[in-house]
Amino acid sequence: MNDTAIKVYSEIGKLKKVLLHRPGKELENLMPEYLERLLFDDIPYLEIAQQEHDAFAKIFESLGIEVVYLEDLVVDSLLNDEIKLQFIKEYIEEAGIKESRESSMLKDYFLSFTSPKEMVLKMMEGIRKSEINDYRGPRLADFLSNQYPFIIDPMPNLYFTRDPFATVGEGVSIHKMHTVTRNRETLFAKYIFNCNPIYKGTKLMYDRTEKYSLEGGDILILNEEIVAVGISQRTNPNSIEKFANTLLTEDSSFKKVLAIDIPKTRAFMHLDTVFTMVDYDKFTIHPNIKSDIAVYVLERGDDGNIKITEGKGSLEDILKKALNLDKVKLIKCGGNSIIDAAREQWNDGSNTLCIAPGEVIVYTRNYVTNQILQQEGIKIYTMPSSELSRGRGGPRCMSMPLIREKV
Ligand SMILES: NC(=O)NCCC[C@H](N)C(=O)O
Repeated sequence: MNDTAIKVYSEIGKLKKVLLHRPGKELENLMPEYLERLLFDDIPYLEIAQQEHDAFAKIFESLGIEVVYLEDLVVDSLLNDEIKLQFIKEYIEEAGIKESRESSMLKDYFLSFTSPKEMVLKMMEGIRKSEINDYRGPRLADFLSNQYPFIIDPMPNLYFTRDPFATVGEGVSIHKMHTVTRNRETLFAKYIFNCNPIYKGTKLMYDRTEKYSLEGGDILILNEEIVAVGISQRTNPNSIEKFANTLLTEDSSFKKVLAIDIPKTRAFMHLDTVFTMVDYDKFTIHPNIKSDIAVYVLERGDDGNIKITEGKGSLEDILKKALNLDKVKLIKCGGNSIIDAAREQWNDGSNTLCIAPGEVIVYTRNYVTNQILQQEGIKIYTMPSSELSRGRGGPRCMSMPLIREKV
């Protein structure tokens, strides 16, 4: 591993390098019938979604922040034929292909790509039955009815690079995802962190082979000693204990994990859907998150085991204590109007990406929340979001910091 491969000790330190995925043809493989299973509420118009995403990347580039793309890191991990073959094999297995005739046909198909990048993008896109000449599935049902149009499902959530793995300090947590559809995404992380010359050897905090789910949108690095993790629809309390056990070691700067118990519904999907840090002492928050929300503190006890206590006081009190501050400000998404709050929250008004203390990237459409952020002294960089927002994630969900300056 390169010395400066990963360094993320806060949510707010000046961002130096970030990982994105520009949405690709996987979005054109969304169909109304399967939206729920694929975790979408609508079908974005790809051309516009890509323009919006390019505008996002341009903000980083204009500020001197290096942008790297998921597919390129995967390609750079496929160092030889042996690794490439193993990767294809695992991808096919994890796509649910069991029959050997079908797997070998798919293996040949992937190997027929002369460009490894085109092959990886095709894996992300999914495979329609219509694109393989004379495809007839090996299952009797496929001969009788050809209704299901895919051999391999698309991976439309990949542009939310925040979730399948998360950088924490100088390590990485590769996730067991809550849903089958997103679990397939973590195979890319496995190869990046096992084989990519820059990222291999990165300390692993959690692995995709674990039993309980943990997703990156639930992990927020409050400072170099404290990480907050949402107990959410997507993240199980057992996984938080396991993660804390690997994170809180003697040679790590991290001393505490705050487990924040949020409602287990899609509207509150991850902690970062409802709560992000925008400055040393300021946070955005979904107005329906109650101040008396339960927070549990996990730390290593004298006997070496993880000790859990219930946090005392309101969320503000707990954050003040954790961050050693006299005051913290929780900025409500949509302000005091329940209508503006509901509308802007639906389009990820609370999901800001902090690129330096007091500077955030936000969606243009959440203008009520954005104005409040500005009144609170936060500098905003806005990006268009008509299509990207249909995937139910905002600027934080769409980015994985690789390097931040220490604050
Ligand atoms: N951290 C996040 O909240 N990520 C957004 C993920 C949206 C995606 N459609 C999902 O349901 O997983």
